[in-house]
Amino acid sequence: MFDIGFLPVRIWDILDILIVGYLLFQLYKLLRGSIAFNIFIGVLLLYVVWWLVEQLGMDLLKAVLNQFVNLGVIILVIIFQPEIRRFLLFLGNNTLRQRSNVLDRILNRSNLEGSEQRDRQVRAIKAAVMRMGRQHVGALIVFTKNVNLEGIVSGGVLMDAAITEPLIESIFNKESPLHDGAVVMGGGKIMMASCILPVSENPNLPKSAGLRHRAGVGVSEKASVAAFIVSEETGRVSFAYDGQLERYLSEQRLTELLEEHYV
Ligand SMILES: Nc1ncnc2c1ncn2[C@@H]1O[C@H](COP(=O)(O)OP(=O)(O)OP(=O)(O)O)[C@@H](O)[C@H]1O
Repeated sequence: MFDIGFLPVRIWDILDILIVGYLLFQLYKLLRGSIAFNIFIGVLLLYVVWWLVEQLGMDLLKAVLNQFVNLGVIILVIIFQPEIRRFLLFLGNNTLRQRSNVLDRILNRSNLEGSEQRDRQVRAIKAAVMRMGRQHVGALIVFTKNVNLEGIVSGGVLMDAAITEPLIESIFNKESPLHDGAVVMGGGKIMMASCILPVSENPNLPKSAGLRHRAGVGVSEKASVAAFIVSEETGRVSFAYDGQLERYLSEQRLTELLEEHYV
């Protein structure tokens, strides 16, 4: 296509760089905030040291490091088994999501009836969240439709129920056997309750963010999902997306975020 100095650049080279860049970014997103990220940096450092030792001809150290490097791929697969699994799931899910978007467009599913239903569901979730906040009932709600959360969410009780305000409040009521853990909803249904989410290990989260908030952030680090958290202690509502925690939402901000992220 064109030359940079003596280097001919083809369109495939640019595509190559873009794909590798995109995959590395997704890998970073998967590892970010978790202990696996530190391990990854450790592995990179080890590799740099090994390369330096080889260049400098330090034979004894090289022999020791060689033991690690020779087993490198196997060690990496064992250490990063959950991340590799999630990465492959991410690739598969994205393909499925594209197919479902195309289908949605062909079937024109975003018709008037659908949008009225959506408005009703968003209103129900908002009312439930606000009321739970006022009553200091702790809650954790995750929105997802296309993302297969297998491997990220564990436990959980299958619900497949309509989204209504009384049902959401009943689930999180302290007397309910389902109140512990997160509710996963999407596609107009409450899909699961009592789910255990991955807890974020991000050291930059505020000290006052306990396990419920860290679980909301954790799931948003691992998958493209939004999570709403009602604090039992303060009654305040927070929002987690893309590994970031937005705390103390006003009613207006809650409405905006629900509208934007409800799936
Ligand atoms: N990994 C997890 N996945 C889903 N829910 C969790 C997880 N860990 C804790 N929880 C929920 O959070 C509750 C404990 O919350 P904790 O008090 O530690 O968090 P917090 O962020 O300080 O929230 P709060 O402000 O409501 O106290 C548990 O009873 C459980 O329902």
